[in-house]
Amino acid sequence: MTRTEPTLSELSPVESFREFRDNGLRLDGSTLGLENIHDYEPGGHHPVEIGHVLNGRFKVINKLGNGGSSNVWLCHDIQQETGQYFAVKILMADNSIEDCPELRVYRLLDRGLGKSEAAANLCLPVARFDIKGPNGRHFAIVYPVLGPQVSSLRCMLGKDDPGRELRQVCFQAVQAMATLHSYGICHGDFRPANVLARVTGLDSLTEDQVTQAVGSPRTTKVVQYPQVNSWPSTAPRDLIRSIDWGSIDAGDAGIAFVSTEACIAHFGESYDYILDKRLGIESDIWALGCTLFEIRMGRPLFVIPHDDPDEHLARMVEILGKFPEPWWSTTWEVRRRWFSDEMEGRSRTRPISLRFPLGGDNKPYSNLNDVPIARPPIPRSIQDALTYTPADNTDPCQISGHRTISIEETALFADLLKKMFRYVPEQRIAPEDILEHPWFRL
Ligand SMILES: Nc1ncnc2c1ncn2[C@@H]1O[C@H](COP(=O)(O)OP(=O)(O)OP(=O)(O)O)[C@@H](O)[C@H]1O
Repeated sequence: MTRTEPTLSELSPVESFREFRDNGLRLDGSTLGLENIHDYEPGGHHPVEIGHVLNGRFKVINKLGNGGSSNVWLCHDIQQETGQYFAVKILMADNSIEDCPELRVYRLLDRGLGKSEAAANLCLPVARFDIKGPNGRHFAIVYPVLGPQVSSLRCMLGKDDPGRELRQVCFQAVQAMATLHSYGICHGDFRPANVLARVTGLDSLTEDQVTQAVGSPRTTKVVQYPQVNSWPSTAPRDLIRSIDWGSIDAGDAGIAFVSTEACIAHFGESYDYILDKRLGIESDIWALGCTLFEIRMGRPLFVIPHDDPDEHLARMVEILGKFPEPWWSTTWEVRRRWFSDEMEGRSRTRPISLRFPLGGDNKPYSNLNDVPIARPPIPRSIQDALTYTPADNTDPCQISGHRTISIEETALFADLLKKMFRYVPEQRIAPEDILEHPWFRL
C-alpha cells in the first residue's frame, strides 16, 4: 500500500504561541525541539533548506539551534578560499527591527571590546546581512560556531572526573564576565544555556567531513492538510532538527571539535551599568555562581520542581540560610509555608518540611510521619549540595560513573560560592577577586 497523505490522527498537534494563523501545515513526526511550523508565515521565519546559499556566500549544511525568534544554521563560507564554517542566525521578519535585543551585541563592538584579547570568550558577530524572502526582510547575523552548553561537558569529556578542564572552563566564564563589567556592560542573562563550548578545527574540513563529524541533517517532513495543489513559498518542505552534541560519544570523531573553551553568547538582555551605577552587576555574580556550580557538577544547584518563585526562595534558604532583615520577617511573608521561626543550631531556622514538593493540598506536612521516608535528605549547605546524590538518581554523570569531587575541592569551591551567594548584593565578591581564588589553582 502506498501512502500519499497521513491522516489527521497521525499528524502531530502543533502548538501556536504566536499570533500566526493556522497555515494548514503539519509535521509528519514529532514537533519536539523544532520551531513552530505556523511561524512560517509573513512576519515569521525565513524558509531555509539544506544546500541554500545565503547572501551568495553562506551555504547551509546543517542546523545549530532554534530560539523564540530565530533559527541558527551551520554554514560553509564558499566565497573564501579557506572555506570557513560559521553560525548564521536568521531572525524572524517581525523581530528584525533596529532596536531588537539581538543587535545590542553591537554595543560591545562599539566599545572596542572586539579588539580586546579578553573578548576571546565572548561570542561576537563577524558579519551581518539582510535577507529578503517570502516572509519579509530578515536580519542575518554571522557568528563563530559554538557547540553544547559547557555544563554538559562534564559528561561529554568521558574522563572519570575532568575537574581540571572544568575549573579552566569556569575560569574563562569568570574572565568573560570580568571583561564585560570592566567595559561597563552587565550581561543580565548569565546562565548555563548561554555559556557554550567553542567548536574548533572544522575550517580545514570538506562539507562531507563535517557531516561525518556532526551527523547528517535530521529532517521532519512538512505536510499540508488539506492538501492543495501548490506548495506555499512561505514554508520549507522539511524542518531540520538541531545538531545533537549530547548524542556524540566521547569516542566519536565529532567530539574532537568540541573544545573546552567557554564562549558567552546572548547579549540581548545586556545593558550599560554606568547609567544605573552598580545595580544589576551583583545579580550577574549570583547568576555566575549558579553557572559555575552547574558547569562543575553537571547539574543545577537549585532544583525547583514547580517553577514557583517562592519555592525557589525556600530552596535558597535551605541551602544558604535565613535572609537578612527585613526580608525574613516582613518582606517574605509566605516563608511560613516552609519554615517555622524556631531556631535550629546557631543561625538556621527550622524548616517545617524538608520535602519538596509540598503535601497534596500545597501545605507543608504537619506531621513528620506523613513525609515519605524513601527520599534522601535535601542539602542544607553548599557543601551538602556539592556532595549529595540527586534523589531521583537522574544525574547523567552519576549514572555514567563519575565520582563526586574531593574533600579538598569541596571545601575550596564551597568557600568561593559562599562569597558569590551573599544575600546583600554589595557584599558579593567581584569577578577580578574570583579569578584569584585558590579553587582555580587546584
Ligand atoms: N553561535 C552559535 N553557534 C552554535 N549554536 C548557536 C549559536 N548561537 C545560538 N546557537 C544555538 O541556537 C539556539 C537558539 O539561539 P538563541 O537562544 O540565541 O536564539 P533566540 O531566538 O535569540 O532565543 P530567544 O529569543 O528564545 O532568547 C541556542 O540555544 C543555541 O543552541
